[in-house]
Amino acid sequence: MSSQLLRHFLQSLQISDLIKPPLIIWLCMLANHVKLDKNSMKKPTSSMTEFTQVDEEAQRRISQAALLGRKSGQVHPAPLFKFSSHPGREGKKRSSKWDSNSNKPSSRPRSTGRSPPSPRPAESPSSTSQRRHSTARSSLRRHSPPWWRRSEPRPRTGDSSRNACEEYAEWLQNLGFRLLELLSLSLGLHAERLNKYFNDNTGYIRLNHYPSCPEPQLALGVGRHKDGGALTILSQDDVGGLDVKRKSDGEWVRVKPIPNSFIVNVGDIIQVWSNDEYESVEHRVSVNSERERFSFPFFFNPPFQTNIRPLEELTSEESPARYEEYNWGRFFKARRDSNFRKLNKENIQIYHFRKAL
Ligand SMILES: O=C(O)CCC(=O)C(=O)O
Ligand SMILES: [Fe+2]
Repeated sequence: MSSQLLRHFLQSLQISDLIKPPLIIWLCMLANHVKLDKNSMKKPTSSMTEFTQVDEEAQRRISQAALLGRKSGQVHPAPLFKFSSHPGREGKKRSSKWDSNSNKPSSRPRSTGRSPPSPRPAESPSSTSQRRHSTARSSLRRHSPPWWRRSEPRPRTGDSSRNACEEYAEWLQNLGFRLLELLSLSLGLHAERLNKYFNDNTGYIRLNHYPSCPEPQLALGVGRHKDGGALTILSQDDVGGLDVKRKSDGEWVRVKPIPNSFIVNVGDIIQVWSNDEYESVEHRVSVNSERERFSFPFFFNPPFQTNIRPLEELTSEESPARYEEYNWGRFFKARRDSNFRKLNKENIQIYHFRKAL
């Protein structure tokens, strides 16, 4: 990572800016309108086709809901929207594959395989609430795919920047759990229904830098795609460039940057779990000739061994499962090999798993 990019990233972590009542913008498509007043929680409003800015009331409720997890000490005891370290973090032995002081792999044996673990026969989330506290830091280290670790030494960015990034990741992870609770409630499920799939999640942050381009009409920052994971929590600067495809007419619509806000993108996994109640939205990134742009998506995803299929509670004889079960790790690897590594593999899409009903 270039030092300039890192500096920009850290500047963007002026948490005092982020923690003022955060505006959550849902980038999703509610295929079917689901009633939401249950538990006095609003669904990320409206059934409009692509992105929805929650109104003030919904925002207040979302902030309240975000604090829900404080009950019974289940999550971070400090307010979620405060940037503070996890209690008991210091001195805690981490099961990292890296020796945290030496910038070298630890002597602990580690997997050398390139593929995610083989799928288990069924969904396999662990349900112990304690594991939920697995921090983003340890989770990111333990579960970052081997092909990322293989040739790359740990970045020599100095402890303070590393700590800032790791704490930010942890903070985002907590936010991810709160958003999952809102989604569960909106689907008529128990608030914690989805959380258990994320105990050992494979979440990660990407730092995107889009240089300005003299011929922007000839280039795209990121080609059109749907996010394959569960949730994307995106922070973007004020330049703008994210476009979503409006389903009604296929037009690309710019997502206007709003200060102190996150854009939350519902990904393919939520689409499948919800049996199409939610639909992940096609989006892309345009560039411009004037200004470079930075964005920092956090991809919140379950462990690689998780098998994904529509949730039983959301299927019935009248509304049968619309997707075949698939393994998240294999999906992720296939997407990576086709999209980013250009290995001449078919670009896997969620509709490949759609059943012919
Ligand atoms: O840069 C952005 O706004 C979005 C990037 C994106 O869609 C992605 O990384 O999946
Ligand atoms: Fe994306």
